[in-house]
Amino acid sequence: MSSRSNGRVGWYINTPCGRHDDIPTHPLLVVDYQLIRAGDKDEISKLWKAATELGFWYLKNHGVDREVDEMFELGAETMRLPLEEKMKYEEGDDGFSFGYKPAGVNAVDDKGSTDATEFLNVSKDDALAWPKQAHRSYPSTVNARMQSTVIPFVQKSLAINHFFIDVLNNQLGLPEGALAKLHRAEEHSGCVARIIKADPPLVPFSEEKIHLSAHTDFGSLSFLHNRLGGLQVLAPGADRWQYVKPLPGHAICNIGDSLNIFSGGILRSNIHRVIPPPKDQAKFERWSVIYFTRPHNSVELPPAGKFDTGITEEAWLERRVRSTKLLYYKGAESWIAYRGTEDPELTARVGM
Ligand SMILES: O=C(O)CCC(=O)C(=O)O
Ligand SMILES: [Fe+2]
Repeated sequence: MSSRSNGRVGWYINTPCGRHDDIPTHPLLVVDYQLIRAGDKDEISKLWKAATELGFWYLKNHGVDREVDEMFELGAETMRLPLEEKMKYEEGDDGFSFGYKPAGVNAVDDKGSTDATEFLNVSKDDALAWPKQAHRSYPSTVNARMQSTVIPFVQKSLAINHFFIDVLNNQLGLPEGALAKLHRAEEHSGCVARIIKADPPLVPFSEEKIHLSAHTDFGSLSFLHNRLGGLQVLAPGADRWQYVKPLPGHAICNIGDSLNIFSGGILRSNIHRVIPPPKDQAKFERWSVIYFTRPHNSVELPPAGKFDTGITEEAWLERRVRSTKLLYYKGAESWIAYRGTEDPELTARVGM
């Protein structure tokens, strides 16, 4: 780990955004997973409000804390490997998002500036097929923890996201199990467990330095764990980015484009980005652990209003992953046009 590391991956630094009154922070509703499981009507209303208005909420009592901590440890063990070793497992440029992604291969703005984040992506299909391989192999650090860490993390995250999908299905008034049929765990999909590492900026903090450019998530539901600030949302009606403050013991959940499309735009897939952590946190490495639930590969996305879809989930995901790569960068206009986000209104709003 670098000398700038705080020595503990996934450790909450005791200088959260809230201590600085000048840091614009966006509050999220707090949803209690145990109350949702128990069918508590008020809690389900709160989830509905969060899912339709901002598309982001905090989740407490999710019961995945141990596995999340271990995923952070797995991230540290893997990212410490020599670059040459990690590159043997590179995800490549074809829109395939399983394996290792080095820093510097994504274009983060219309000028073609490059990103500074490393990803380790473990496919849900590979985790569930283990010790067989569904798609690809992984670094030895991942294999060593597949059984003890990755599989339990994937299974628990998957169960939580699927439970939410069923609750939202019922709130939408869809036939029982309609959304679940599009997210079958036994089918191959782009569902993935991701660990993200971003080094501290070498230059003094600047809002211009982007870790992850403005985007909406591609899939249906994201279950995110981070320990430092840096995640920002552009809330509906807001004219500036606001931080989402990490809260100990709380995950951050958000809706992605696929659920937005399947719900005819009722469930909100909100634009967000990641910049270096604010103030005193800026000198530390920033780590995140995420589980992304996506529709399975053969699902066809409906052409919905302004959305240019009508293709399979697999093809759509490939196109969107490819659109983030510097390799395909062909100037500002094409970057904006192919940025991926399908909603032109959002694209115009953030000047992507
Ligand atoms: O690292 C974070 O806090 C958010 C990451 C994110 O938005 C993503 O990977 O889609
Ligand atoms: Fe995201």
